[in-house]
Amino acid sequence: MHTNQKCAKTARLTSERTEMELVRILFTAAAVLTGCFFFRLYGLAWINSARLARKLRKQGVRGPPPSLWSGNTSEMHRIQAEAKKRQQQPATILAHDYTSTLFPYFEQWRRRYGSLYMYSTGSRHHLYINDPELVKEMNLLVTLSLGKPTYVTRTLTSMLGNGILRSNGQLWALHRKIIAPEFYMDKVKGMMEIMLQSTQPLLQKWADTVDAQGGLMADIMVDEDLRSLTGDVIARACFGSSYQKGREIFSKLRSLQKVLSSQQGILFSGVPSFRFLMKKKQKEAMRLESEIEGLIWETVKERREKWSETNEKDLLQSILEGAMNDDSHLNADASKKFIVDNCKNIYFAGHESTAVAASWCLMLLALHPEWQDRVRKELSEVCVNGTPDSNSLLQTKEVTLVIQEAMRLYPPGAFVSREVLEETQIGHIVVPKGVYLWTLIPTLHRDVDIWGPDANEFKPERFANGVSKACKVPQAYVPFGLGPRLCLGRNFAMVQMKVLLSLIISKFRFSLSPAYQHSPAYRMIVEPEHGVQIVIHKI
Ligand code: HEM
Repeated sequence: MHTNQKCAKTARLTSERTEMELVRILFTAAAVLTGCFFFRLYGLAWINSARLARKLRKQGVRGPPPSLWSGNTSEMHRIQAEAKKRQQQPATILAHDYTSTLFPYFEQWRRRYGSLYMYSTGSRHHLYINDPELVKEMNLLVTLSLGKPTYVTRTLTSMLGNGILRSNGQLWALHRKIIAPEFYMDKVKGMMEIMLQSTQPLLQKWADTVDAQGGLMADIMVDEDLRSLTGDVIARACFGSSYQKGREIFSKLRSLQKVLSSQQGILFSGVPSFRFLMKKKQKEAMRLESEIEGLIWETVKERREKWSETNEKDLLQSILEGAMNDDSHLNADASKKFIVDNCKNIYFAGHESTAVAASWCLMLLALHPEWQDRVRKELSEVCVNGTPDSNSLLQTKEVTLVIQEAMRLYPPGAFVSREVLEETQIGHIVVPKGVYLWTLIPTLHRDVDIWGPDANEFKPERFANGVSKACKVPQAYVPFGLGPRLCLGRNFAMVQMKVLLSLIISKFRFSLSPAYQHSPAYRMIVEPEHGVQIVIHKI
């Protein structure tokens, strides 16, 4: 009996030990697997980032020392927080340089390491290129090896699909080949009537506001009016006779943009109880996406049915023909996606940036009434009865100088960003595959070595003899980006701003409102945080 009990106890102990051993083995295996998983996820990326750093260091590129896992991320957060604390007061307008408040770590590192340096965000390795000669080399490179950074554009998938703004390689080249001819200068000249017509309601609205405020002057916020104008112009240029449907599509795209940016706000707030809100926003975004797609597709079908009757050749028609063309090699689904995505891309690329650039132009013109006078004088000389039309506007020069100078000091697009898809030689540097390149446009545009000691001043006359005479390295003037991915709509944007500003200046005198707060803010583009408020007088 005693022996039996002993045996049973031993057996129980052995079985417990075996179970414990098994649990220990399972636990160790799980820990090893988790370790492997995280190593695959972060470790390999980290090793890769360190390898890229080594390759660049060998070529003499320096940069802030990174920490083991997060690279320079915590330093970036610290510098950003310190800059925010310092920026309690609204900026004074005369000091146009906002780069050290909006992009403080880039500025601090530039002062320490010069205009070419590297930094890391943990698993990603970046190269800051603001050296004018290297920017010039990048500008001249014709290659598919530099694309849009996929980790940045991934967050914009629902807004942009796989259209021209997001795609890389051969697919991008196809988009560009089809869309680019629609924005050649002779085509854009043909769109001037649309631009002139679309500006009339804005002029009327501002004149009515002056009347409503006593007939002498009115204090107005320009930004929303400019946004709705540029949206209207793009809708007409894109959709021609289907313009009403175009407006509906664009108004839904604007709602989608708002939903997506509010989604990001919730995400960054980090409050878990807001998850239900996220879900609601996601549903709303999906609903809008499918409505937009449906509307664009309906328009395309109507077009196809009337294909032979109309000789209409607007942007939509060209995208449509391009996608259906035999040598585009797109199947039915792919061509549908091609059309829908590019309509969205043109809208997003085209209307916000032009509106913001026009806001900055008005702010600077309000500060410099002498330039309003110069533009007005030229208009009165060139235009019949002083009323600008498409022929006379093409001969005017003064307003172009103002736009060029405003785009130098306040370029809406702050960065040129690239992912190095294949090892690429840029000047004396061989940049390995996997590095992300960043060029900070406003810093280049204020570089005293390029522009001279008055780089921070508003002096449109510097462009009187062209960009090449305005600065030492003309390829470093890049308000519309550079190289093969240079903005497709630059002619369109320049002509539209020229039309808009000329018409406004011919009808109104204006100055900055006392309520205007100067605070450039970076929200994908650099825009006036509190809008541009001006006091207008009818002429
Ligand atoms: C003042 C107004 C505008 C500014 C400041 C601006 C600026 C830019 C910049 C900086 C880029 C990136 C270039 C690069 O990465 O090198 C870009 C790309 C682009 N922009 Fe604009 N843009 C403006 C207006 C427009 C308009 C009106 C349209 C069309 C109607 C347009 C269509 C595009 C497209 C399609 C791209 C992508 C080109 C590609 O990746 O191949 N933009 N723009």
